[in-house]
Amino acid sequence: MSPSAEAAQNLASTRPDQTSSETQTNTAATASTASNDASGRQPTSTSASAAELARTKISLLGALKTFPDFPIPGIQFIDILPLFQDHAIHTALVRALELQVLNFAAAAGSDIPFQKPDVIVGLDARGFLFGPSLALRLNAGFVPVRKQGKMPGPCVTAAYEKEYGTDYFQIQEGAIKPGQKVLVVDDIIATGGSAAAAGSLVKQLGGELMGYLFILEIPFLKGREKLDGVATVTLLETDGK
Ligand SMILES: O=P(O)(O)OC[C@H]1O[C@H](OP(=O)(O)OP(=O)(O)O)[C@H](O)[C@@H]1O
Ligand SMILES: Nc1ncnc2[nH]cnc12
Repeated sequence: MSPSAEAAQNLASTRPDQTSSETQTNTAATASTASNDASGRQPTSTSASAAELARTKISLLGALKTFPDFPIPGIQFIDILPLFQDHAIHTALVRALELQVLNFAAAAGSDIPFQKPDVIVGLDARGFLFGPSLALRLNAGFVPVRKQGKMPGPCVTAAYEKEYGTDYFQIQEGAIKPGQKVLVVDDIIATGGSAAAAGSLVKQLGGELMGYLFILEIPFLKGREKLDGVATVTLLETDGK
């Protein structure tokens, strides 16, 4: 087995007898002990998890593919679909995202205490590839934000600009209950237009937007600047040029 496949498998491995809530408790405990001990060293389990996560990130980055001039000339398109083609990489990806949520405050550079989301909102279409898996692991609901005209019943709508065009997002009225804590997830943050529109829809329904989680960020496009300082965590980064 290649070192990268091994790293992916290490992070992916959860004891077969370990329940989802046990995983959460254990990981939340690890997250809450993420600070250094009295001697200034990180606890061994935390540094081991950090090393595991670092190895997994290398595997995930290695699996991404880049296509120049897609879907229009001048765009370097980063294809995340290979992350789902290999079982070990896919499993490691979902586990790494779960860890990012359980350690969300620290990962976002904030000292607010851990909050479990009530609802994961995934964005059309690539946020649907992992949003529901993540929601199951976190005992949360899943709600889609879709491109205009795809869902029945009353919807609220937001227009937005993205790296290669203008679009409209919708969410079904009543899909989020007022006061529910919501985490918005998507594969990529580029200019941030899609994510900001989704966040505005969550707020229009009365949801409490607790943060954004992305697999990959293209930092030079400065998408975070559109997110109004809401806590934002990305697993991977690329220059995307
Ligand atoms: O930060 P932004 O500039 O808004 O770009 C990011 C968005 O663009 C892509 O989706 P796209 O609209 O291409 O739709 P798809 O997932 O249906 O391909 C990507 O999956 C994000 O949702
Ligand atoms: N450069 C890019 N690659 C893949 N998906 C994107 N969504 C917006 N910009 C993108």
